[in-house]
Amino acid sequence: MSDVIFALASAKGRAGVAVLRLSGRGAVALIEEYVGTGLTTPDRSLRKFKSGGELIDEVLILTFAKGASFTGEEVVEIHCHGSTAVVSALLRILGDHPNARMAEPGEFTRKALENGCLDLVQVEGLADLIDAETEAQRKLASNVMTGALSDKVNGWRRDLIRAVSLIEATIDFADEDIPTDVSPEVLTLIDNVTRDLESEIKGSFAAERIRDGFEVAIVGKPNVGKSTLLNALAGREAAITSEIAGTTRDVIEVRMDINGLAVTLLDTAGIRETDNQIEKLGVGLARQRAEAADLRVFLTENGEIEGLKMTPLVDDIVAIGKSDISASSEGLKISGKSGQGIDKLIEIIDSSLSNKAAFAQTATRERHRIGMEQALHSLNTGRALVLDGPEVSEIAAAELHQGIASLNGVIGKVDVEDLLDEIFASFCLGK
Ligand SMILES: Nc1nc2c(ncn2[C@@H]2O[C@H](COP(=O)(O)OP(=O)(O)OP(=O)(O)O)[C@@H](O)[C@H]2O)c(=O)[nH]1
Repeated sequence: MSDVIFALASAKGRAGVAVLRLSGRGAVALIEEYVGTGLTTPDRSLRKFKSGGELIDEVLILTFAKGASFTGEEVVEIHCHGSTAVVSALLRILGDHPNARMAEPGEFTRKALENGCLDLVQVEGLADLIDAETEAQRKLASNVMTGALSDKVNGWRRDLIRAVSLIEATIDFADEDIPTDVSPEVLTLIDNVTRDLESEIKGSFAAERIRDGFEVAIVGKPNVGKSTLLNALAGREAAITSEIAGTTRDVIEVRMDINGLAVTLLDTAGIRETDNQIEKLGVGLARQRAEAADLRVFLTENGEIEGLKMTPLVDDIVAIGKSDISASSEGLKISGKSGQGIDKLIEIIDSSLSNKAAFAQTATRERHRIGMEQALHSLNTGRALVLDGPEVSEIAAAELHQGIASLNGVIGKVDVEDLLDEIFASFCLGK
């Protein structure tokens, strides 16, 4: 098995500069075979990269010492000219070296995790940061990557370990008749962690939406102008529009960035009673997707929503469509055709989603939430046992241990091999 892994770390394709990365014991010595000796760690020097006496490119070499790199191993970065030919030549030459092999997707990050440079939550944050398309996604991901959630989880663990050790001290020294009652301090510790966990769990739903995008569904009767509105909001012809009622059958999805929030707009089939089997399926799907969405825009002829068999929820928006030809004077008037009211609609969607997003804290994934919910459950049980008195101290301590174990799972302090394969499978090469 080769000691040194390598990969193109920057994107494929023509660019000013491309970056290749090598990691592993002997990476510096290996690269010296091509650029000449005398590299130190850390180092930054401009070198000629040669193979078999032939000049390939003039490159910038950066070296990082073991323990002071992203992976925790000896690392070399080659900044070369970003042409397909240069990159291919370098990859081919490195691939021919007996001690080097191409990295698997995410393998550099996997090494960082294995060497303790990042914990599991930070790895997820990093993956999200690489995938981030909007400002809100970037903020959330960079927080998680730099350890905001890990720090919280570690703080809770510390408090619970303290609570357990207090309880266990009373068990171990029960015969010595310790006079102090530890339960007030234990309860305070449990209550503080419980409060934090509850607010973090509440915020995780919003954070998940920021990460995956909020869904906003446009619903209404056939022909009210839903597809035309979607196209106006998206700024392109994403959905087919026509004067024939029942044109849209499937759910059309368009990704948008609304003021830093990732949003998936859904155009759905017009809702009506119909004997057409295909349209019927479309109507069923429309209701289902609209009900599951984070927000609904009810597009109507005159502000009335009867016949849709759906009731708007608190933040949902009811608008009057085709305002350019509508006689209605009340309400939010919108025309996908003339553009009237579109900015106002975006503003309302933005404010409503921003309110939802404001709950977000740092936990971003269902996995985090499940771990925190399990921990919370153990704390609730443990708290009740502490109140039951010293006779059940051992069970109380065991419950708190269980709570700590659940938190350990969140930051990957336990056996998480299955999880790792799943997480790293989604990484791009060179990261
Ligand atoms: N005057 C005017 N006509 C519009 C407006 N929006 C849509 N229309 C017209 O109304 C007809 C239906 O528009 P669509 O956007 O396809 O309506 P829809 O609600 O998606 O229809 P279904 O797919 O049947 O549910 C088309 O002929 C559009 O050109 C508008 O704001 N003003």
